[in-house]
Amino acid sequence: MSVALRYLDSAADDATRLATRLGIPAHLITQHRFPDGEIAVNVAPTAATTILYLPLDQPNDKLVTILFAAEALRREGCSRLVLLAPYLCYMRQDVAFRPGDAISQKAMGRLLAGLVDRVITVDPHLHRTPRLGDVFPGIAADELSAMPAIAAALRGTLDPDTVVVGPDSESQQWVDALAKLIGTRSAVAQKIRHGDRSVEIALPDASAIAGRPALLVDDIVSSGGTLIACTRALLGAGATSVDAVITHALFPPAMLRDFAAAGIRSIRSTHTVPHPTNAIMLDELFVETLQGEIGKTTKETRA
Ligand SMILES: O=P(O)(O)OC[C@H]1O[C@H](OP(=O)(O)OP(=O)(O)O)[C@H](O)[C@@H]1O
Repeated sequence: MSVALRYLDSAADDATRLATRLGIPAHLITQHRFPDGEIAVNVAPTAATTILYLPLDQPNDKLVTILFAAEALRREGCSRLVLLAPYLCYMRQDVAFRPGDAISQKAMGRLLAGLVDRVITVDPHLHRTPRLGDVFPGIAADELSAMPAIAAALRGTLDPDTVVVGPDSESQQWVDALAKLIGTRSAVAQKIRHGDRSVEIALPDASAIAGRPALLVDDIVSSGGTLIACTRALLGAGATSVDAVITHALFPPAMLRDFAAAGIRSIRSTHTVPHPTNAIMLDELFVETLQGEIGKTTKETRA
């Protein structure tokens, strides 16, 4: 069997745990940074099928690493390259808001589709793009949902009066999925974004929140502006407590103090981005999704 998983130091624990579950070897992608800032990448030993496990937070260097790793792997005989990017970067700009804006979602899609055979990610922020496959022309693209794992982690811990709340229309999909899985009420707020760190939140029906615990659900927390504005709106509407569950924790851990000061009781995230709030594991989901890759390669090797 020639299947291996490759990873970067920043996600070593998650990557090696997954490889162990899959029963395949895990190797670090070694890198060297030259004095001028350029990067050299080494991927020895190579395998016929390579799974690149790369959470694409802080993405700029990592994209260069994928570019170079793909070059080396292909040249050395890798016939199948699967990118498992639990968090997929540059998805949030899906249209040109002003003339001349780069549509990062499109550019990223074309770049990665030219390098790998399959992209797997979790809760991508596609907004107006209907499917992940539309971002990646000509290759397989798997859009996994963290909501079943989040629901499993929450089951039995919630007050039955809890209202699952999302901050904006984009979050409707996650709110609906989670509320259905855990059997609670739900509500979706309206968000107006004024800038990178400045948002305004309006709750459509404050009476649905008053006197109940609120569970905020969102895909991404980055500047924290959305989470804080939404918490203030919920507490202002009479929520008895606010807890948050998120898929991708992109915020600096020091910001947890600001969240606590705003009245957020707890924040739990999945491990799509390594972070101190990681509490919801997606290993099972990744194993199920990747099992076919290993089965297929084993069959091809035997044939
Ligand atoms: O922590 P923050 O910096 O506030 O960022 C997080 C928010 O940003 C994203 O939505 P975005 O505002 O990009 O919405 P859109 O793509 O739906 O316009 C995401 O869904 C969160 O709600």
